[in-house]
Amino acid sequence: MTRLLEGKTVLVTGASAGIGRAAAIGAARHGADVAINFSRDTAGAEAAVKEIEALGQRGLAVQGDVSDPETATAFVKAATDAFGKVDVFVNNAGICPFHAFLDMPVETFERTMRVNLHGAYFMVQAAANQMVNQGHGGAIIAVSSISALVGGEYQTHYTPTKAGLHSLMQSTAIALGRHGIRCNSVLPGTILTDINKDDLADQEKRDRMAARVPLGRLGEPDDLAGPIVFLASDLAKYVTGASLLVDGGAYVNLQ
Ligand SMILES: NC(=O)C1=CN([C@@H]2O[C@H](COP(=O)(O)OP(=O)(O)OC[C@H]3O[C@@H](n4cnc5c(N)ncnc54)[C@H](OP(=O)(O)O)[C@@H]3O)[C@@H](O)[C@H]2O)C=CC1
Ligand SMILES: C[C@H](O)[C@@H]1OC(=O)[C@H](O)[C@@H]1O
Repeated sequence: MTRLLEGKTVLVTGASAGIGRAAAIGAARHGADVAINFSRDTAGAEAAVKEIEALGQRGLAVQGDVSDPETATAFVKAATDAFGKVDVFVNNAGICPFHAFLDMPVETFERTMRVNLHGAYFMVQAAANQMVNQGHGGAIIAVSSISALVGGEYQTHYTPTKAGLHSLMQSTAIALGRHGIRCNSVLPGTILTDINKDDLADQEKRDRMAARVPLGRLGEPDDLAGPIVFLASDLAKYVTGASLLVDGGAYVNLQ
C-alpha cells in the first residue's frame, strides 16, 4: 500500500473512540506518528495508542476537555514536544445530546456549543499557529457533518455547530492559504458510534435512517479514515476550503 502520510505528525482530537480513533489509526497505517486528545475514556485512548504503536508508529495520548481553551495549547505543545512538529490537525471531538427545541436546557445548549464549536476554534487556532511558526505549511481537517447542510428536530443545538465547523474551514482556508496551510471539512452521514448508540437503539429510527442511504447501510468509523487521510495528504495539495460528504449518498436521496 502507498503510505500517504510517511514521516508526518498527525494530531486528532476526540480520538479515544469512534471516528477520531479510526482517523488516528488510519493516519498511522499511512506512516504518520499520531497524537490523540481525549477527555474521559482513558482506556480507549491507551488502546488507540497501542494500536498506533503496533503499526510501527509513535503514539501519544493527551487528556483534556476541548471546551477549555487551554486544552488546545497544551495538546499542541505536548505533541510538538514529543514529535517535534505538527503537520496535520484533525478536529473531531464532539457531542450530540439529543433534546427537543422548546425546552432545551441552557446548559445543554451551551455545553454543545463550547465543545463542538468553541473548542474547535481554539484547537484549530493553536494548531495553525504552530504550523505557521514551523514555516512548512500543513493540513487541517474538521469533522463537520451532513448536519451542516440539513436539520434535525432534536439537534437544534447541534446542527449549528456542524455548520459552524464547515464555515470555519472556509474562512481559515482564506486566512491560512498564504502559509501553505490547507483547511477542509468532512461531512459524515450517520455513522454507528457511541454518539448515537442510544438514539439508534430505536430500531424503527435506525431502519428509517439506513433506508435513506443509497449504499444500503449506515456508516462505520473506518469509512471516514480514507477521506480524512486523503485531505491530509499531498494528493489533496490543491484542495482547500472544500467539504467532502461521506454519507453513502444519504444527502442527495430525496426520492
Ligand atoms: N457518528 C455520526 O453519525 C457522526 C458524527 N459526526 C461527528 O464526528 C465527531 C466524532 O463523533 P463520533 O466518533 O461519532 O462520536 P463518539 O462519541 O464515538 O466519539 C466522540 C469522541 O470525542 C471525544 N470527546 C467528547 N467530548 C470531548 C471533550 N469535551 N473534550 C475532548 N474530547 C471529547 C470522546 O472522548 P472521551 O469519551 O474520552 O471524552 C470521543 O473520543 C463529532 O464531532 C461528531 O459531531 C459527524 C457526523 C455524523
Ligand atoms: C449524532 C447523529 O446521529 C449523527 O451526527 C451527525 O452529525 C448526524 O446528525 C448523524 O446522524
